Amino acid sequence: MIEFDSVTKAYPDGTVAVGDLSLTAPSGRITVLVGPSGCGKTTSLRMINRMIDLTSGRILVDGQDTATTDPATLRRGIGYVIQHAGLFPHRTIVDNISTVPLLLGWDREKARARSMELMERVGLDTSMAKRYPTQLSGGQQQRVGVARALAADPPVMLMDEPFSAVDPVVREQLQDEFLRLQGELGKTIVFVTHDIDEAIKLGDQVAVLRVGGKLAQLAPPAELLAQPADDFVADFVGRDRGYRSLGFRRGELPVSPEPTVPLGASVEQVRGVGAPWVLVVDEDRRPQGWVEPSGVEGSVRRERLHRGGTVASVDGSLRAALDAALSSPAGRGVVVDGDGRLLGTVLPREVLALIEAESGHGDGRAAGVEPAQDVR
Ligand SMILES: Nc1ncnc2c1ncn2[C@@H]1O[C@H](COP(=O)(O)OP(=O)(O)OP(=O)(O)O)[C@@H](O)[C@H]1O
Repeated sequence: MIEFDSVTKAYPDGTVAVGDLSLTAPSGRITVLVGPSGCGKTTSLRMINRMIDLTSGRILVDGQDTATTDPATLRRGIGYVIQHAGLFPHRTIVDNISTVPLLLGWDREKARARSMELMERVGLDTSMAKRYPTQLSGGQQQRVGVARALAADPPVMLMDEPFSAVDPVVREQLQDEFLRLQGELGKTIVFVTHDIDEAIKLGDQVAVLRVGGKLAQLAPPAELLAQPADDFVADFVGRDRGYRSLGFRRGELPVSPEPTVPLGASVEQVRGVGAPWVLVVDEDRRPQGWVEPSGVEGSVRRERLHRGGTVASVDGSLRAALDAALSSPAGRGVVVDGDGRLLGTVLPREVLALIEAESGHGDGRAAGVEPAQDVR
């Protein structure tokens, strides 16, 4: 657990980068610091491992005041990942990852074996071990940065915009793999980003800072979206927050049976269903796409399928269910089980009714009841 207790950092020129910040980053969880440029995110992070000294207040790591811990000892228990990875350019990948274990006195063989294991863990082919950082893509370099920070298995990880320097597709992959890895490792992580979507995706809790290093709100992502503390947070979180908050909500979807045809079905079979759009499944009942009977010549072929609709998992979010329903050419969203097999379909209005019911917001309008008058 990392605790900020009334932490202030004023630089000699008078800039107050962090002002009276108090917050707790729980053990085994990801705490994201997010906020506009210059709001003191990096300064806050670097005070944890004493790369920057505090002006006043205290930071405790597992109950111990960092001011009383030798900086080298402190940093041994804290992995640090930065933007552009910050790899040593003249060292090979395996040597980069082995840096801290070797400093800790591990023998070369053990450090090397650990590095190879970590390369695999972060999704890097071990055949790259002997390459130099410039011979890797930006995304691969970031993975090496994460592997290097994990090498000595520190309980705490500080991550400063680690995925910002790569394109959006690679960033998403890195985020997904990071979450998978954290699911296995359960580190105490403080993660800095200026990207609210990244904060909401990765954080168990999100701290929104305003300029001057003031805490505007500390909350789990769903709460941040549903109940922003003030206009600053609401603006920062963004406009479609109501819709995005559905990403954190689950519900029992009212799935209805959906007639299907197999791939290779004849035109007669497809027409026999008697619907304008017919769902096509493979031999394991995995949805393959929709087909219009008028578009089938001879038999249903894969290349003629409409694949535009998304597929929702029955235990997935209401956002995914609504998206499946809205994106389906048939107007019915495809719902599958955990193995990707068809369970049935849902209509947009059924998902919306579920959302209303879950929120306790149904006011009877849909049933023709007049909404209550505003009585003053
Ligand atoms: N050495 C320094 N001397 C004076 N002011 C500094 C120094 N380092 C940082 N600052 C100021 O402290 C404030 C916070 O900086 P910090 O780098 O922590 O912000 P940040 O939220 O990480 O910003 P960004 O998202 O742009 O990286 C800024 O106003 C910055 O200009």
